[in-house]
Amino acid sequence: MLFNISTPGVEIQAALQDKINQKTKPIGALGKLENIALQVGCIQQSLNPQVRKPCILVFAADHGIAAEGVVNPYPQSVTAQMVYNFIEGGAAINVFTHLHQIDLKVIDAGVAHHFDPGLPITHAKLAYGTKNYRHEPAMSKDECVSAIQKGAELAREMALKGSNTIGFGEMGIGNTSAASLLMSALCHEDIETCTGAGTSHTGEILQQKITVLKEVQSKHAEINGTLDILATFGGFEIAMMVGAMLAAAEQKMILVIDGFIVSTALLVASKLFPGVLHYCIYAHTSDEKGHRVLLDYLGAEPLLQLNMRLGEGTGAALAIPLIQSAVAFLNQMSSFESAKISNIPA
Ligand SMILES: Cc1cc2ncn([C@H]3O[C@H](COP(=O)(O)O)[C@@H](O)[C@H]3O)c2cc1C
Ligand SMILES: O=C(O)c1cccnc1
Repeated sequence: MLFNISTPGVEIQAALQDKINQKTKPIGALGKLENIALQVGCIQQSLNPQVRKPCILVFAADHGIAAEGVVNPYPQSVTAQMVYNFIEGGAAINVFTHLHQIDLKVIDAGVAHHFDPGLPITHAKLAYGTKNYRHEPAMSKDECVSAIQKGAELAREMALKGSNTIGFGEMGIGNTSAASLLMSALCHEDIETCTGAGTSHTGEILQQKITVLKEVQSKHAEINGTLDILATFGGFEIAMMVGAMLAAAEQKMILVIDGFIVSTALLVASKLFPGVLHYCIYAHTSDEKGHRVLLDYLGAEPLLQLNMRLGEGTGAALAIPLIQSAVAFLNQMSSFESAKISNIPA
């Protein structure tokens, strides 16, 4: 599995910064939008970068452990039910992508439900959910590699269709637990630091969730190496996102990172190929415990803090208009010279 991810050249940075500084505003006054403009200009090696055909890919899959209901308040069947909701246009991600004219693709990566092949989703099911990691690894190494390859294929398809900006989203009951286990193993943080209440609004499941996840960690205490860790604790949606992220970075696309679960997919991707991080813009800080620590670990500075904890790519959908705004100011604002406005000496 090879991904050829290059580091964007820094030679263009000075010219981009100069262009930003010549805009009719005090130096630095557009704050983080200026950082985004600079980053996107570097990624595209252009003084006039563009956001083309932005899309959100929502990867859906089930987790073996979720059938037990010990770490997740909502039943496993909600994953498939939400896929139908995505198809009908009734989920939060449908509303936000529709509002902001972002293309939305839903991928069945491994939902424990048979979907009619005629349904307008991407049918990429690897299995009817993962195995229960309380008893055995969630997936085999082969399944894990297949998921990564399939995700990569999907990102390359989006690039071929002319998109240069992908937001990542997921749906999978129980996947905050998978994400916490991945974070704990890969960041060497204890499971308490990495585990939040997920979809429980009262938080009452948290203690039981931590106890179960600790048991899971002792069962798989010998697991080592990024791919084995991903295969043991991950989900098909997470593994597919890893591949999609790596291929998107290879294609020099802008990767818009959503909440906690998407960030753990990026964590895995960055352990395999650290260069992927150059292409990432972080949408928001989720309220899920662990996300802030993970973002710090990744060196990330998210754009938004909205106390959201939903997933589906909702944070990414809200951040894409901000990225478009950053690119628009870079391309469309007048300079002090063109608008004949007095500047202070450099
Ligand atoms: C109706 C509903 C819609 C969702 N949309 C995203 N998630 C989010 O919650 C799930 C993870 O939380 P946990 O680990 O606690 O199960 C994921 O499916 C995630 O995308 C949802 C969850 C529910 C219940
Ligand atoms: O931050 C997230 O992505 C998240 C948090 C809770 C539940 N589902 C997703």
